Order: sequence, then structure tokens, then C-alpha cells
Amino acid sequence: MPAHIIDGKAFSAGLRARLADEVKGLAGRGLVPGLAVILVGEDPASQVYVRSKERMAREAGMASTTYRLPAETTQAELDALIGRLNADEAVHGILVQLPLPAGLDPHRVVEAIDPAKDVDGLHPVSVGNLASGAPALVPCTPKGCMMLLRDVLGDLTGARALVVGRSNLMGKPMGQLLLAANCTVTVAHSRTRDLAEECRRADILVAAAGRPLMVKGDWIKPGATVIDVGINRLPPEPGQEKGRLVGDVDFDAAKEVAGAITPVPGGVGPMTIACLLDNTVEAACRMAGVERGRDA
Ligand SMILES: Nc1nc(=O)c2c([nH]1)NC[C@@H]1CN(c3ccc(C(=O)N[C@@H](CCC(=O)O)C(=O)O)cc3)C=[N+]21
Ligand SMILES: [Mg+2]
Repeated sequence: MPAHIIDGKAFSAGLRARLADEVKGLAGRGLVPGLAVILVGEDPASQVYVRSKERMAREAGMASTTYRLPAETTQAELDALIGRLNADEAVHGILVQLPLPAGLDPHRVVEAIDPAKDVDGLHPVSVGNLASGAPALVPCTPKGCMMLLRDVLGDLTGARALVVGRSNLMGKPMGQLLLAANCTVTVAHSRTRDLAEECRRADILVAAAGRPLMVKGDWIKPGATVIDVGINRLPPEPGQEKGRLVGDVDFDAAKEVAGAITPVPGGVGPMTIACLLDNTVEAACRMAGVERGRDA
């Protein structure tokens, strides 16, 4: 039986509608959640994502400002902007789009952000809070993956989960979240031996390696839940202007084996932005001392 296709686009729209309601209530009490996105350089994919973030934040009734800086921006200039946004009471969330152009140190940039406004969950304080089980701002993409997993599976206790990829933004925090949800967690990466065998043991397979179509259909355990975090643009076919967008999983083959699977596009990507808005509302409420989920 072919897999259930997990509709991240619809789930994201539902979450953003609930957030819009919540924001309306907050705005009525004078608290308009504010997001600041910083984009350095001209990476075309980043420009697309940043535009979506700004549009969806506005649609949810939030304040959103995007700072577009030239690729030649110095570390000191970037530090100064972050310092101003840290001090700005109308700004509750600060996100610096990654990757940064060469010459800018991503660790230094992330550490300059006030942890209370770290809606990407990348500051060492956020990372430490997540790892130690304290309330934390959680990175948006793994947070979105967990929402989809809970929606499909309910309780994840005891499941064997494999995360392929160990990035700070995705693989590492995903491992922490699955562990907190009582999964038995393995984190694999480009140097893992017998990756196919590791995959075949997984009840939950999260592919975040950044390699197009890397996970084959016969690597999937029958009935497994597959979350594909990859977004890769293939080279254009002759006569086409743009190449096809594919994930890290060979979707067409995997959907014949998996129990449930996310498509690309329309799976994890839209959840990332919804969770960014959720984190911004969360940060605004914490700063204002407002308890969430009451007036929504
Ligand atoms: N500091 C930082 N935080 C991030 O969260 C961050 C980042 N840097 N750098 C780049 C990645 C990528 N990312 C995506 C957001 C939305 C979609 C998305 O909406 N995708 C849609 C459309 C895809 C398309 O058509 O291009 C989909 O998958 O259906 C994808 C990818 C956030 N990132
Ligand atoms: Mg890797």
C-alpha cells in the first residue's frame, strides 16, 4: 500500500491561522510580536526564503522587517545592527539567514544575538537549554519535523529514530528532540559506515544530509515514517529553465515502502516558516510575561 503523504503545507497553514488568532489577541493588549530578519549577500535561494518569512509574518499580523546588507558587510557592522535590534523593544525575534558570506564568523554573529530573541535556537544558551531539558527556543526546522511526527504517530516512545545529517540548525537539535520524545536515537552523517543498513532499522527516518535523492527506496523499513528535510534543485533538463526541486529521499520509490512520508516541496519547508512565527510569538510572550494559549 502506498504511503500516507504528509501535507506540511496544509499543516503550516493551519498553524499560521491559529497564530494569527493568537497575535490578534496579543495586539489587542498592545503586544505586537516583531521579527527582524538579516540577510547578508545575494544568495538567490536565501532571498526567496526571506521573502516568504516576511510575507507570512505580516499575514499573521506580526511586525516584520528584513535588513538586506551587501556581501561586503563587515563583522563590526553586523555586530552593530544586532546590538541595535537587541535593544529595540519592538523586536522580539532576530534571525540571521545562513549561510553567511565568507569572512563573517557565524558563531560570533549568533553569539551577538540576545538569547531571549534567538528565534533560530542557535545561540549557545538555546542549545544548552535544549540539551539539558530547560525551556528553550528550538530551531524551526526540527521543531516543524516534530510537529509532523506527533501528528502522524502520536506517542513516539520506544521508536528507533535515525537522523541523517549533523548540522547545528537541523541534525543535532533533531536528535535532542527525538531523545526528549523517548526515541532511541542514532545520528548518522557522511562518514557513517553502512548507511543503508542503519536506515533499514529506523522506524523514523529523518533525512537532512543535503544530498539529492541519497536515500533509496530499498533503504526504507516497510511502514516507516520518513521526514525529508532536503531541498535540492536538480540541474535543468534540456528545454527547461529551472531544474526540479527534490529532497534527500528518492520519494517515488520510498512512498511505495514507507508508512508515511513528507513530499518536497510541500513537506518540511513550509513548517519551518510557521515555526519561526511560533518562536517569535513565544519570545514576545516570554519577554512580556504573558502566558500562552489562553486568549487564542
Ligand atoms: N538562520 C537560518 N534559519 C533558517 O531557518 C534557514 C536559514 N538560515 N537558511 C536557509 C534555510 C532553508 N530554510 C527554508 C525555509 C522555508 C522553506 C520553504 O518554504 N520551502 C517550500 C518552498 C520551496 C521552494 O519552492 O523553493 C517547500 O519546501 O515547500 C525552505 C527552506 C530556512 N533556512
Ligand atoms: Mg552532514
